[in-house]
Amino acid sequence: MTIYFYSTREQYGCFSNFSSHGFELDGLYWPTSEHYFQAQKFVGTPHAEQIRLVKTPKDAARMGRERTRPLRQDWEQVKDNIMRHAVVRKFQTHTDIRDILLSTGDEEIVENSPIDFYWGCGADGSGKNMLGKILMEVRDMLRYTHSTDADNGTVK
Ligand SMILES: Nc1nc(O)c(N)c(N[C@@H]2O[C@H](COP(=O)(O)O)[C@@H](O)[C@H]2O)n1
Repeated sequence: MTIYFYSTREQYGCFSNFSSHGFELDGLYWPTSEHYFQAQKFVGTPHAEQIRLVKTPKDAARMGRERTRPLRQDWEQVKDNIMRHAVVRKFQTHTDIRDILLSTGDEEIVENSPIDFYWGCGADGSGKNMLGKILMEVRDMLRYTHSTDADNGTVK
């Protein structure tokens, strides 16, 4: 059965980039994967650090979406990999949510955003669901790197 997520307050809310699961990446601490993703739009400028330091992922998203400053030129080419990087690190850092992701087996995971047709499935389900796809890729990867060894009960 397809697993839908969107709000951090609902089931599987930990799959959202707005969930409070911070991590270290590129030598800095990021309060959420949304902070990391939005800041990368302005990497190498003071605005990236301003985004990293805001209190909530909602503020980070708002600042990242403002078009008063130019986006990095290669954004469209690099944005999927940046998202992948953030999601991998988030689920490598937090065992509890890694277990939740692994517990979804081979089910399809969909970001059920009514407004986002790129990262989510959009209002009519026709969106690309790139965040869901990345979560499924990361799940496959973690299955290998964190699988339980049935012979001795240790975690690889
Ligand atoms: N909660 C929420 N509100 C929105 O308005 C959204 N678009 C999303 N989707 C998330 O937005 C992030 C990317 O946004 P931009 O590409 O910067 O517009 C990403 O985290 C999506 O999962 N979520």
